[in-house]
Amino acid sequence: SLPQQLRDESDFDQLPHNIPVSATIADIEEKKGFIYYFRFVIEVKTRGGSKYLIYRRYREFFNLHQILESKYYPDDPDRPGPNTCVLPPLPGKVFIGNKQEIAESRIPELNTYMKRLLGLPTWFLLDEDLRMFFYQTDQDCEQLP
Ligand SMILES: CCCC(=O)OC[C@@H](COP(=O)(O)O[C@@H]1[C@H](O)[C@H](OP(=O)(O)O)[C@@H](O)[C@H](O)[C@H]1O)OC(=O)CCC
Repeated sequence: SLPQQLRDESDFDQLPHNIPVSATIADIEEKKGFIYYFRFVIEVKTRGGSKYLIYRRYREFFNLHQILESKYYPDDPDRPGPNTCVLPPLPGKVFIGNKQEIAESRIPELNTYMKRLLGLPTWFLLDEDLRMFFYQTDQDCEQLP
């Protein structure tokens, strides 16, 4: 993978304390409903040192990725501008197969995705959509791990 961007210490030090700096999948959970699905239990660490759990399903990763691509993918990949960046690839959709096996196979792929996303330059970590994805919602707080 790309060498971890050397963070300019001063930039990094300026980041708000609630900025996510790392996120790893701690577990997967099956949610029963009319359509059952799996979701990922993600432990987020913030710049300020706090840790919390959030619960996200694949389609939420997909939606985030689409938003980020629309904002930052250069129109001309050969001419990246100051406000474009190369995003890590998101593991693709899978149309058929065992949902549990698909979820389990996604754990390392989504961990790599999040690690590379949060390793992008500090200006990127301030993106509102990225921050919203990793913030703890009321629903996240209500979950019993
Ligand atoms: C043979 C059966 C085909 C079939 O059921 O596909 C259904 C849809 C795919 O549905 P989509 O919603 O577009 O995409 C699905 C969701 O993103 C789902 O997220 P989550 O885990 O959070 O639920 C992923 O786990 C699936 O891997 C993915 O395929 O396919 C399409 O709508 C595109 C068709 C080209």
